[in-house]
Amino acid sequence: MHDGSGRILVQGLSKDFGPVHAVRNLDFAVHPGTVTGFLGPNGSGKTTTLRMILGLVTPTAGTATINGVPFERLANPGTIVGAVLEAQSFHPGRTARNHLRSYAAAMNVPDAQADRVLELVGLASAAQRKAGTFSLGMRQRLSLATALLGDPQVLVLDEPVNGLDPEGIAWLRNFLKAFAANGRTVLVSSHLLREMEHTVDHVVIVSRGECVYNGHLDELRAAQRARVLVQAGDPNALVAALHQESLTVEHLPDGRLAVTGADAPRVADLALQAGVALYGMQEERVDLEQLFFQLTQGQYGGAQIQQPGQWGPPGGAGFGGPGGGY
Ligand SMILES: Nc1ncnc2c1ncn2[C@@H]1O[C@H](COP(=O)(O)OP(=O)(O)OP(=O)(O)O)[C@@H](O)[C@H]1O
Repeated sequence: MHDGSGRILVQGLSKDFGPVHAVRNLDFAVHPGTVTGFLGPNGSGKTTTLRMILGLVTPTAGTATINGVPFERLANPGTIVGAVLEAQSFHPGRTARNHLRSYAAAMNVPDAQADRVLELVGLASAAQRKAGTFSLGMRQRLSLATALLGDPQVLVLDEPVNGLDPEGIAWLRNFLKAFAANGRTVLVSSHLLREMEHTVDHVVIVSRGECVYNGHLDELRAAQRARVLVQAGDPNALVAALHQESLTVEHLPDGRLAVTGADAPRVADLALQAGVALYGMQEERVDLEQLFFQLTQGQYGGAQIQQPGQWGPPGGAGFGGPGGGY
């Protein structure tokens, strides 16, 4: 009997394919009311993990549960979990409505539900069109409609924005946020943090099958300390004034100073008090995509982004362990 919590729990989950360690000792939880992004480069183990959560791949070790039980022990799973995996295929000659009705019949869901989900995903006007004539974006929506047929509590989506145009991505973002705001659970994978940045609250980042970050996106942003870059008339005098306030200052090759621990107005006030003229000032924006590449650079091998000092050692707060784990 499941606990009805809507929670996905992954504990010590690993999968080997012969010599390939596709997923290594993953631990994370996905809670109702949130959209959790499962992020990592291609080949980092995202699909394998989702397939283990959905009972389609047997783990080498560890467990994945939904509502406290493995997927295969859920009675009538389609009413609890809706899933969209990659490469969904449809009978090209079948209309969208008939495709959904055939799934509805298999799930013991009333036919009327087919029209309801078509409406939900914005395909009502295409109900009578054959799936074979659909664009990639429309096929993605039809896949989502199929996953929604059982009015599930939990949605699991593998790379749903692949092939979507900006309008489709924006639509999906709003849909997923509204779904989660209803107290439901969303786990969505992507190899691009940028595409998910405004959709997800919580992120689990994997690289080479291992967890490299598990936490709130806001905390990830905050972990990268912002810097104020200033061009001063008398850099040495400004450094002395900033040091008096225990601020960290770095000399940049272009002659500017990089100040950590204060925002731009405070640096400007301190410069004014010290009688130092400022010729330029800029607050460095946190570039999440860069952060993502840093975290997963073990996998990219050659990713050339090095910003020593901006990160704590691997294994620090919020991080999954050495090397930095969808
Ligand atoms: N059935 C399989 N047999 C052998 N190796 C596999 C199998 N499925 C996945 N792998 C390997 O496991 C690793 C993880 O693959 P997986 O598809 O889970 O990653 P992914 O992060 O989803 O990547 P992508 O975004 O490219 O699909 C890869 O090295 C892949 O080649």
